[in-house]
Amino acid sequence: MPSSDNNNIKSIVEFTLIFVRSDEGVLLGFKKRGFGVGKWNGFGGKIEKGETILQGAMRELKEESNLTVSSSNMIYVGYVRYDRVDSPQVDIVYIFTASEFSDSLEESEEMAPKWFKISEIPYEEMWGDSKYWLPIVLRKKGIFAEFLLSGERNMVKKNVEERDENNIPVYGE
Ligand SMILES: Nc1nc2c([nH]c(=O)n2[C@H]2C[C@H](O)[C@@H](COP(=O)(O)OP(=O)(O)OP(=O)(O)O)O2)c(=O)[nH]1
Repeated sequence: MPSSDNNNIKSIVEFTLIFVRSDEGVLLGFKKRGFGVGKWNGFGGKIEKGETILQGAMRELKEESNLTVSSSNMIYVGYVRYDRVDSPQVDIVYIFTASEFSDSLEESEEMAPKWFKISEIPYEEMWGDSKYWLPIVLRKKGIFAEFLLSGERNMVKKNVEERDENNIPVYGE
């Protein structure tokens, strides 16, 4: 039967985002250009053609911070789905954490990295949705979150679910 639910024909663009942990807290980067400029966030970006989600996440971390995390130390914790009432595009952001890494931290053209104590995470200088799901990730729980945004990122609807490790959401399933 023909459907009037245009959500089903939106195009999907996939991104990665990683939150690296150490004794110093969590590593965030101050975005110096492009999407999210002037905000703190984890490290990540668009998944390129021909690479896996995991490869994309590792490549973006390297490009933006110079840190290397081996694939076996990458922990996938779930994803966040961003839909917009006024756009035909849906963004899927795959979230990772890692606490084992090598190489020295370096500022990149795109990101200025800084360690934050968990109690000092600058949520007011991050994307507004982060405060709803990042605390869950930092408690080492899985996450499924979806946000419907309009205009300049006004939140129209939100759904945030904490997931157990045996119920980590995989996009498309
Ligand atoms: N697309 C998108 N990304 C988001 C949102 N919230 C959020 O934290 N992110 C994250 C996911 C990515 O790590 C990052 C956006 O990636 P980006 O635009 O910097 O991608 P990129 O590095 O490939 O950029 P570029 O080379 O094309 O400039 O922000 C959101 O609402 N939409």
